[in-house]
Amino acid sequence: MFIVGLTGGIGSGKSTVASAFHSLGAGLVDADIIARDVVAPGTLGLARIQDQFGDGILNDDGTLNRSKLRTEVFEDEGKRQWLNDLLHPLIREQMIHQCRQQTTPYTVLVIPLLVENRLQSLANRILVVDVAESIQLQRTMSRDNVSAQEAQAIMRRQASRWQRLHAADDIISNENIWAKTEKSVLQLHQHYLEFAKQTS
Ligand SMILES: CC(C)(COP(=O)(O)OP(=O)(O)OC[C@H]1O[C@@H](n2cnc3c(N)ncnc32)[C@H](O)[C@@H]1O)[C@@H](O)C(=O)NCCC(=O)NCCS
Ligand SMILES: Nc1ncnc2c1ncn2[C@@H]1O[C@H](COP(=O)(O)OP(=O)(O)OP(=O)(O)O)[C@@H](O)[C@H]1O
Repeated sequence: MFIVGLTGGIGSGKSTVASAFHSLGAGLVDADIIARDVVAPGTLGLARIQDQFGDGILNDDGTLNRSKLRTEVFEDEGKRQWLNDLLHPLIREQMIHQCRQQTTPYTVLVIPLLVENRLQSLANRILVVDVAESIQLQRTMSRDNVSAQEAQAIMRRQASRWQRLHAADDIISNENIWAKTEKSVLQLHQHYLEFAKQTS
């Protein structure tokens, strides 16, 4: 099992880069997707959130109102810590489980908070998707239709660009046009296939 731990700040392009590796044949496990599964209707995760934040945290159809919870937790560090303490062990367990199920030569494991939560040991190599913080901000605002203040509140709770780069074995710059990033993905894919072969 050869695992590439892919990380980057909010809006840096992790999902876009990860799906490019996936199209080339890499396995894909994504902590953000798991984070949704563990709070789906009927889960213990959602029941705990409802107890803590009240019925108003749910949409009319019983699903989690994610934008409401986002506002709550990024305005109050105690609430964010509470949510992290609830969800991170569940997410970690599922990440490991899903990685073990992969049958591809190697797996890209997307973990937004890899550096913050010191999860380096889950991966054989750490790949950082890197963009300037101003670009992170711009892309997050236009993708999520949120204000600069809201995007910055999330960025403040994450590792700095330099902390992430310090943890990296490999770096993909995603500041320029996508075609340039795609080229780097292709090159790294070849390296990872080689590494995986040597490891097995
Ligand atoms: C607060 C929630 C409901 C907001 O949902 P929303 O759909 O708006 O965002 P989404 O889950 O797609 O996350 C988007 C990005 O926000 C950032 N982010 C999310 N949670 C956190 C957190 N606890 N601390 C810092 N950054 C975070 C990450 O960069 C992530 O990629 C959701 O992010 C959540 O449940 N967070 C707690 C679980 C978690 O830590 N997930 C991220 C890594 S596993
Ligand atoms: N090279 C690029 N040029 C322009 N836009 C890009 C580029 N790469 C990604 N984007 C856009 O930037 C936004 C953020 O990308 P993406 O959703 O992949 O980031 P992410 O790191 O997964 O975000 P999050 O941390 O919120 O999960 C998206 O709207 C995406 O289409």
